Amino acid sequence: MENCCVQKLACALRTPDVPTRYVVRGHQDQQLATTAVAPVPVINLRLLSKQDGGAADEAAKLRSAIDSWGLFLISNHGVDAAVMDGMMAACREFFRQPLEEKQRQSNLIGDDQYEGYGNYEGYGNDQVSSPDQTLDWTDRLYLKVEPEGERRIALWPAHPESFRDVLHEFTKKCGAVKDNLLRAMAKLLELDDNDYFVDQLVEKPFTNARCSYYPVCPRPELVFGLTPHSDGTVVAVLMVDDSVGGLQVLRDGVWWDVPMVPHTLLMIMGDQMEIMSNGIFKSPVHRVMTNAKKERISVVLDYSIDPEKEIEPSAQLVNEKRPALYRKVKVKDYIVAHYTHFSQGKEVVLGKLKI
Ligand SMILES: O=C(O)CCC(=O)C(=O)O
Ligand SMILES: [Fe+2]
Repeated sequence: MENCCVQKLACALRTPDVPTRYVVRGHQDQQLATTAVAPVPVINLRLLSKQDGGAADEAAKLRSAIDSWGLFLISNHGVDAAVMDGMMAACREFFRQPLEEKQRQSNLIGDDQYEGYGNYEGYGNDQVSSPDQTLDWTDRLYLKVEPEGERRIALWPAHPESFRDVLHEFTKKCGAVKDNLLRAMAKLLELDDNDYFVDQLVEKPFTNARCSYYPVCPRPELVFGLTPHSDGTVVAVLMVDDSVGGLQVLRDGVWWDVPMVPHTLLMIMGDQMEIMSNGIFKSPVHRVMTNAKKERISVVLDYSIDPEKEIEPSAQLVNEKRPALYRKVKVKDYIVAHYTHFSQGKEVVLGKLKI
């Protein structure tokens, strides 16, 4: 079957049925076993970045959030509310357009940039790798934002007019938030160099923006907005819809709702962080539920190390008591393996790197 946009499919449905390709197998166990709102801490970035003693409590909160949840909310982050609202509004306006307009940015046009990874940039759905792959109830606009010189501006929407500028601004501001938190994390791990993680992303970062649209779904109990997964990145910074929930995180076999607090950002640890921190900072499994009444939008910035580089646990976090937990791996190979697992409905590939 041709890969079709979910938004159009959702509009065309007149009966409360969804095509079987979207129906999750074993859904009784997976979908219904939930939840309460996870008491995820909000980290005040201004306090955390203070040079005096005020930062210690915030750093302890950060440590506990990462240990317990692998994710946390961020307040006082320096991304203006106007930039956040503008980014959300631009996404909403982009997805509101007729399909023909959005397909000007289709991810089915253009060359394969990454062998085995496909031509992921542009508007559309994930590459479908097998006929029995369960599909997610979402359409996406996926754009590489860094290195800046590698932006494919033709794929950046010209409508609404504000889109390109606001995405540029949002990327710049979130980049500073990401750097501050990566420094705080290096400090928590007592690495000699507070810039250890920041530096890995300086030379040739691989940063992608993902604007996701989750249409109203007539059968939320049968269909995922996004299949359970851990992120293959170092970290991700998210701005989620503040009026429609759906993001959940798995902890000790229980699914918890990730709280929504307007104008905060959310940071999620990724597998590359788990590898570099030698398993101390774990990447959580998370998923997005569908909603029978409301559409939902999220904007995610994914921070990955240059796909051509290799990563391994930081030498300072490997010792006799705690030997290296993961083998060295080329980032590109990891990303491809991660996506292959994801499309087969398997949550985590990281275990394969375990020594
Ligand atoms: O839409 C969301 O809230 C989460 C998206 C997500 O987990 C992802 O894009 O990896
Ligand atoms: Fe994710």
